[in-house]
This record gives sequence, C-alpha cells and structure tokens, in this order.
Amino acid sequence: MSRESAPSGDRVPVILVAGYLGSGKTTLLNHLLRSSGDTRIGVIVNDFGRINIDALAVAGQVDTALAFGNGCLCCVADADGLDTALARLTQPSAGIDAVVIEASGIAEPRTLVRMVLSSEVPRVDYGGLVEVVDAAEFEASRARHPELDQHLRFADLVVLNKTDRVEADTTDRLVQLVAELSQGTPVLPTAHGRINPELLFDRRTRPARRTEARQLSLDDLLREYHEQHDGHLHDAYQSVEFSTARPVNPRRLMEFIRARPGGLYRAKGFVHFGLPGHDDKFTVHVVGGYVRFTRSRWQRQEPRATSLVLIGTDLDRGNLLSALESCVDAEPDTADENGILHVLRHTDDQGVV
Ligand SMILES: Nc1nc2c(ncn2[C@@H]2O[C@H](COP(=O)(O)OP(=O)(O)OP(=O)(O)O)[C@@H](O)[C@H]2O)c(=O)[nH]1
Repeated sequence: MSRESAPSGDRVPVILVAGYLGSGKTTLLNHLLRSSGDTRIGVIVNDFGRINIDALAVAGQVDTALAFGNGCLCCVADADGLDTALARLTQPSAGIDAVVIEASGIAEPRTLVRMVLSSEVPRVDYGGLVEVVDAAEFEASRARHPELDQHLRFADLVVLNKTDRVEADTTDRLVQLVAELSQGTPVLPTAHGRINPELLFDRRTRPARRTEARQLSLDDLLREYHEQHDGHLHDAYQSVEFSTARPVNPRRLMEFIRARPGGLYRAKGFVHFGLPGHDDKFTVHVVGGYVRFTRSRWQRQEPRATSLVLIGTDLDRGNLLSALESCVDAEPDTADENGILHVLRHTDDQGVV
C-alpha cells in the first residue's frame, strides 16, 4: 500500500483524536509520530507540553508553526485558530501527508468534527474521529460523566486503550459494551496507543536522500526499534483489494457500503459506474461512518476501471470479495435511473451514513 508522496493537488486527511482525561491521547499521538515511517504528520495541539519531540521546548506558544527534523510539523491552536493552523499545515509547500488534531481542551468532539467537515481550507479532507477509551477507568468515568456515551456515537474508530491494565475477559466485555454504545463503530483494543497508522492514513515512501552508505540517524534507529518491537501489531488489521474493469452498479455499491461489517474501518479507491452523464472517475473515501465520493475526469490514457482497498480488523476476505463482485454488472444498468442518486448524495462534501 506504500506509495510515493502525494501530488500537491491531493487532499490531506485530518484526523481527530479525542477521549476522556488521561485516556492516552498523547500516547497514541506519540506512537503515530514514531511509527509512521516516511509519512509526514502535521500535529495540532493546544498544548505543546507533552509531545515527545526533543525540539519541543517551547510549551505555551499559541498558533505557532514549528518544523522538525523528522518531518513533523506542529501547530498550536485554539478553536478560533483551527482553520489558520489547518491552512498552514495543508498547504502543498508544507509537504504534510496527514494532520492529527488532539482534541483535548479545544472543543467537544462533535463540534470539532463539524469544524473539520465545514472547513473551507481547500485541501482538508475529514479523516475520522478516533475516540480513545481507558479500559481500566471507562466504567467509573461513564458513571460520573454520562456524556461520554454520547461522544462514542460520533466516533469513527474507538481505541480501547490500556488493555494491559485489565484482564482479558474484561477487555472482551468492554469491546462488546463500547461497540453497543457507539452503535457499531469498530473498536480496537490496544495498549499504549499502539494502533497501526495505516488505519488512519496511507504510508508514504520517499526516495532515499542519498544512496551511499550513511550513518544511521536517531530517527532511523528509533524506527528500526519500533519496527522490530511493534511488528506484531501489523497483524491486527488486514487490507483487501478489489479491482474490476466492468462497470459497478451504484445502488448495489451503496448497499454494500451501508451494510459493511463493523470491522471495516476504511475504504478508499476509485469507481467506474460508466453511466450516461456519470461516466466520471468517482474517488471514494470511507472512514468509520463517513462516506464521500469526489468526481473527476479520467485522464486521457487512463483505463476506465474500479480499484478499491478495504482496511479493517477481522475482515472476511472471501465474503468481502464476493459481496463486491455482486456489485459488478456486465453493462451499465441504464434502466435504474435513480441508482446513481445513492452515490450523488455522498458526492463532494456531503454525507454521513
Ligand atoms: N498502563 C498503561 N498506561 C498508559 C497507556 N497509555 C497511556 N498510559 C499512561 O497514562 C497516562 C495518561 O496518558 P496520556 O497519553 O497523557 O493521556 P491523555 O489522554 O493525553 O491525557 P490528557 O491530555 O491529560 O487528557 C500516562 O501516564 C501514560 O503513560 C496504556 O496503554 N497502558
């Protein structure tokens, strides 16, 4: 799934990380920064204090952008400054592949989701709300703060963190409980925020700056360490790829998307419907409950085709592939005039199903 750095016209996923006090948001953010390889992450926090980067000795600055040697760019913003920070981090010259906002103290998750979805910064692409839950404290916290249940409902992915602090059967019970409260959102049990970054954004590969032997930098050493020690985490998710040159039926594709299994957290790619008036390239982006298509023209030499990647946990590859296969027609279904409307409802900036 690795690919070269995005062309400057590409949108940049903006991921929100929220969760109750002390649940592990900063730990998760630090893990993403450490383990995302060549992917350049922009971070928006409202307090530099605990981001684990040596250069961050500047706690307390407001609305300031800082660049770091490891490719991370960091902005401090309050709610009013959010669009300014997003504009700065997503401008092509910043070279940022994904932005992560740590929600603590800035605003309620729901408000933040709205702010990102309605942002007028052109390259911003909503990348999902990750709600971090403390497995050891969740039941006590929700008894004191019933609004936490509500927060789960807005999440696209729930990370059940600190599972090292509870017994395995408690983890199982909490996964069940959180999935019920969040009404079907994928729940990922983990410790120390160690989720696979590819659940949230694509990994980039960049050509090595110099081909001759060079001394390993601290970044290289840290990366090597984490690749060795966090390697087993890569088993925690799967990706399934599907492609076809035949036209996809829009109504059935949307049925597939609506009925997708709980563990299917992300889907991306492009779709060829081939219908009169809608023979465009529909780039699709599904994250948690959020579904968006973007319409563009095919390049002159580009073959009309569909190519999708589905990412998630506990995916049944065979079932997914046969479900997608049944969305494919031999010829575009011109008799079903309203079928495409199911897709158009989610085209451009609309659409949560
Ligand atoms: N045992 C254990 N401790 C953890 C885990 N994740 C985080 N911690 C610890 O929990 C404490 C809080 O973690 P943070 O990442 O600071 O949590 P936070 O949500 O950013 O906290 P606030 O910003 O204060 O809301 C720290 O001491 C972490 O080291 C975990 O999975 N297991």
